[in-house]
Amino acid sequence: MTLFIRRLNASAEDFHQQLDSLLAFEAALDADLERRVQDIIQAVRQQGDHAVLEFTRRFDQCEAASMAELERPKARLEQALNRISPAEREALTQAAQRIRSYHENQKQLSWRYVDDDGSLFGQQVTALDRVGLYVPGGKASYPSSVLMNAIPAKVAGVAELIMVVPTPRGEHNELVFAAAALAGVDRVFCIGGAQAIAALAYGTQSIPKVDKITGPGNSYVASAKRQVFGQVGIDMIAGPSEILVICDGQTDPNWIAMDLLSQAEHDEDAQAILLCPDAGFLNQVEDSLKRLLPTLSRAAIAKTSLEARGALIKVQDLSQACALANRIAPEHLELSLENPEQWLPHIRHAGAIFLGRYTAEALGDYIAGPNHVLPTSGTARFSSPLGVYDFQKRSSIIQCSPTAASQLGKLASLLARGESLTAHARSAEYRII
Ligand SMILES: NC(=O)c1ccc[n+]([C@@H]2O[C@H](COP(=O)([O-])OP(=O)(O)OC[C@H]3O[C@@H](n4cnc5c(N)ncnc54)[C@H](O)[C@@H]3O)[C@@H](O)[C@H]2O)c1
Ligand SMILES: N[C@H](CO)Cc1c[nH]c[nH+]1
Ligand SMILES: [Zn+2]
Repeated sequence: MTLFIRRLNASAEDFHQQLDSLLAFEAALDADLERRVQDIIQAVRQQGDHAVLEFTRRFDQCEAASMAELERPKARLEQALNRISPAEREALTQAAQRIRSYHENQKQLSWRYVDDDGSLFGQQVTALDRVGLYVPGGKASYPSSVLMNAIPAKVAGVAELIMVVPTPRGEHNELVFAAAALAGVDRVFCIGGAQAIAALAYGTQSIPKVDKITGPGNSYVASAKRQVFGQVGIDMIAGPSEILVICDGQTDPNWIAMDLLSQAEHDEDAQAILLCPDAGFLNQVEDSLKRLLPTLSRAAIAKTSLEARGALIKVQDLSQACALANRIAPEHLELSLENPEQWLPHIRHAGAIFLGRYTAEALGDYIAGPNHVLPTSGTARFSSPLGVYDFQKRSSIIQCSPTAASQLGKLASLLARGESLTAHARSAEYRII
């Protein structure tokens, strides 16, 4: 299998132009896809279950006469947990425990204080009522994404968890249902893509409307989440996977090549980039990639992804590598370096940062503890990993003492009159003693 992976030199004159074209994925996300997703959302909004069933037939080749056929009741999820092998159950259980422990640290607490004149101020934190969890399932199935979505929601105290997961051609993975049982998901519907996002956002005859949708997915899912935002909350844009490795050239080239391939194998739209100051090492990684690629079960997907969005980039030094990493703002960043801690302060934009030669990104995908639902397409500039905080919201608390009402009332009245809002001014003035 011949692999053509882009080689860039950061000191070349046209480097920034080449990098821009490599990163222009979002812009290139064809307007046509956006329009098709808009049509799907519109149809689901108007026709509810009927449209969801029709799109599930068309895009997932999955025939069902009613939504009831696509729902998996809790007893079925429990059955899956009992059916999987003891080793698989143990692995899922350990992953769930580690993810739960990590996320317990993220819980936001309510707080309040009383100031000198006896007024009380604070913030009350509450959990969302009902959330929709998107678990991808088009080209691969992701039991790990069930845990990553559901566990932080449970830690936050969300009352009802509705999960959607596509089952192309009606094929499912027992581990996905088992993970749903383990994590305490309430309802599971075997639907996916933009139609599932629209169903959760607007509700249908069978699928309850949720307050927020979280979870990763392909470009259709990412576009649908963007389009329903406002009708419901969303966590972030967690689209096709990305990995950026900064290596000093001292790690085993096979390790680095396989780390790049681990994300490339997710999706033809995935991104895998290596930055290194050592040109000889880049050659070694390229050789490893060519040798290892054909040995993968999803070699064709990984090849397309590496050729479209992959790059081996020769940088001048590690400082330049960090500057480029901040510009790319990748979902995953590996610092495969002798002293990664030294470089950490230089990194400002990345969904998750993996320190040292031994920290393969794949460990973070399954078992380390932090969430694997992470911002992609440069959105790590302003978004964070999925967390307990995504399932909580805050209300401000204000209780003025009579003294404060009088003192603050005078100032509020002045400011209100400055805005020509007389009802505001008089409401404040009523309370001036
Ligand atoms: N960023 C993250 O945190 C993260 C985590 C895990 C996975 N991922 C990514 O999630 C994605 C999973 O993608 P996937 O495809 O395997 O599953 P998916 O569930 O995201 O998408 C499958 C759905 O896409 C829809 N679809 C496919 N082709 C379509 C078409 N031509 N028109 C309309 N709809 C269409 C179908 O409805 C199908 O159900 C990958 O890109 C992977 O990299 C990201
Ligand atoms: N790397 C993905 C996030 O981009 C998560 C995942 C799940 N399973 C394997 N990988
Ligand atoms: Zn992965």
